[in-house]
Amino acid sequence: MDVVVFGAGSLGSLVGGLCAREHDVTLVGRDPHISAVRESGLRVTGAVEFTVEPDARTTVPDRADLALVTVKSFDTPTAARALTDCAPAVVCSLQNGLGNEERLARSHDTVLAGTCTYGARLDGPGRVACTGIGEVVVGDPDGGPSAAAERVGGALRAANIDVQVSPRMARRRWEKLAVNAGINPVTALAGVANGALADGPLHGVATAAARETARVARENDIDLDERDAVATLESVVETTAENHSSMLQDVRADNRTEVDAINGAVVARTDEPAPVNRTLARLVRGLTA
Ligand SMILES: NC(=O)C1=CN([C@@H]2O[C@H](COP(=O)(O)OP(=O)(O)OC[C@H]3O[C@@H](n4cnc5c(N)ncnc54)[C@H](OP(=O)(O)O)[C@@H]3O)[C@@H](O)[C@H]2O)C=CC1
Ligand SMILES: CC(C)(CO)C(=O)C(=O)O
Repeated sequence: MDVVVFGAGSLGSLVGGLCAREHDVTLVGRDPHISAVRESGLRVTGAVEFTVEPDARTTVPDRADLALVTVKSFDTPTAARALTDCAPAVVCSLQNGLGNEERLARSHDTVLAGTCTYGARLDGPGRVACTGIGEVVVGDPDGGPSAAAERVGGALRAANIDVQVSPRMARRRWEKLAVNAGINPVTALAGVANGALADGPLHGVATAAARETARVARENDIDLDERDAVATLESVVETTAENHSSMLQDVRADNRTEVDAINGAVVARTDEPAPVNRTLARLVRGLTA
């Protein structure tokens, strides 16, 4: 399969590298990373270790069977436009936050939602660390069976990626949103690793954000129980205890964060007050303004 990975930063380089063990992969990203991959290949270290030689470019190739979108959510409109040049049969987002699939679907016919709990960190040009083996879940963004999702699931499985095809992707996206709405802003504001949210006051704030997100999910006809959202958050805190969340990394690197697509998206999808997510979003925006 010809796979283009749009946004070869941390996650895109890891997933693209894993896929390159089985498929013809093109990483689309920025120099100097892209030049380094072209010259010496992509070195993956950490939980899995190998070197592959995918094609690497700063613009999209002429064609693709599958496009995996791994830019930050605020770059999704650019990704959607750029990918029209290679007209992929299927476009699949592996991003956090809400709204990405809807934006991609404005210019592509077959769009899948995906969530990914692999951990990735770009360590330098041509080098990416796998900071945790997780799983990819793909499916139709609105739920239900999807032949395209089965094809993508089969292709990722062939590359030894742990993947599930879900007919309940809408719920899965909100469940991941509840996790990110709790962990990401709290770790970013407090300057702590995920494991610091296991108990104490930070646990209280993070779980309040997850519970509020589950309430908003139900207002949007998604069957997400508050206890399930909190249990999932607690399990992710435990399994990623050593991780620095992507939002903490962004704040530390003075990069733009995804707070608008995470806590901001929760606030935007309810007519009722959502004080926990609203406050966290305002604090993160204040911190990075
Ligand atoms: N890292 C992780 O472990 C995980 C990340 N995620 C999610 O995956 C998504 C990506 O995260 P992450 O990999 O950490 O982010 P990164 O910022 O590391 O990667 C995105 C890359 O895409 C590049 N990019 C953006 N626009 C373009 C463009 N037009 N052309 C070429 N390259 C472009 C960016 O370059 P530049 O910055 O120069 O614009 C950057 O290198 C996010 O939604 C995140 O929440 C989900 C699970 C785990
Ligand atoms: C699951 C979690 C919280 C892992 O750090 C993540 O998705 C992120 O950091 O964005």
